[in-house]
Amino acid sequence: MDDPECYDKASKYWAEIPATVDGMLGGLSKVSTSDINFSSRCFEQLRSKGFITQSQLVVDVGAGIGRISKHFLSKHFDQVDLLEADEHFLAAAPNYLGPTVLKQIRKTIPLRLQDFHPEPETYDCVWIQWVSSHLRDEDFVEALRRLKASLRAASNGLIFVKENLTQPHQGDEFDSLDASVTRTRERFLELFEQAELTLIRESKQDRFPTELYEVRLFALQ
Ligand SMILES: C[S@@+](CC[C@H](N)C(=O)[O-])C[C@H]1O[C@@H](n2cnc3c(N)ncnc32)[C@H](O)[C@@H]1O
Repeated sequence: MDDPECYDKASKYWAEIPATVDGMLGGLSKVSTSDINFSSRCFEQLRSKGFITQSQLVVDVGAGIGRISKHFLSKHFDQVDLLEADEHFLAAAPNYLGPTVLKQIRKTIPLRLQDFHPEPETYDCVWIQWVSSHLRDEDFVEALRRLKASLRAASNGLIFVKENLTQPHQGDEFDSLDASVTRTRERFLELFEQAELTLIRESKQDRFPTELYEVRLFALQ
């Protein structure tokens, strides 16, 4: 993962993946509903505690075809930006999202997260799911710093990171197939600290098949 060529390898991997929900989830489209329901519950609980008080704009980072935007983010925000590195997923998004949700897409951003420099004070919420494994530690930390600055203070906005985790005794695990790294919870906490983010809440995904990695949702500010 320290090798910069990993980014090219990941691009080549995703370019061959079908633009479908199964493609987004490594063949596990059956977990999509549990994933969305769990995220929605956590999101609503945080809102009821005074976070994300405004609903103008969210960015879906590593959005793929827009699965999360379609089923969850578009229900809570007036407008959605889709940031996605792979153009064939962005090309498939309008058809997948359908005409109603499509009207809520403010713009698509065909960039890799490590190259994304959002305007400060732009977003009420940032959603980063199943994509941070593709960034090297230092690039992820820098991206988080910029995303922190992109939150609108008036909204008391949050950054959410939802990711697979390895257990402490396993350490970080590199997958040469898609050039990704699955990190431990402890590594994530270190990276959040380096990005000067405060952990507001973390929640462990339930109702997933037991053979999968543990998945956690971190809410940060
Ligand atoms: C496992 S899929 C998840 C898609 C979406 N977040 C979801 O949960 O349905 C990972 C997505 O991240 C994108 N991706 C990979 N590396 C990326 C990077 N460096 N920056 C932005 N997107 C990236 C892939 O093209 C793919 O669409």
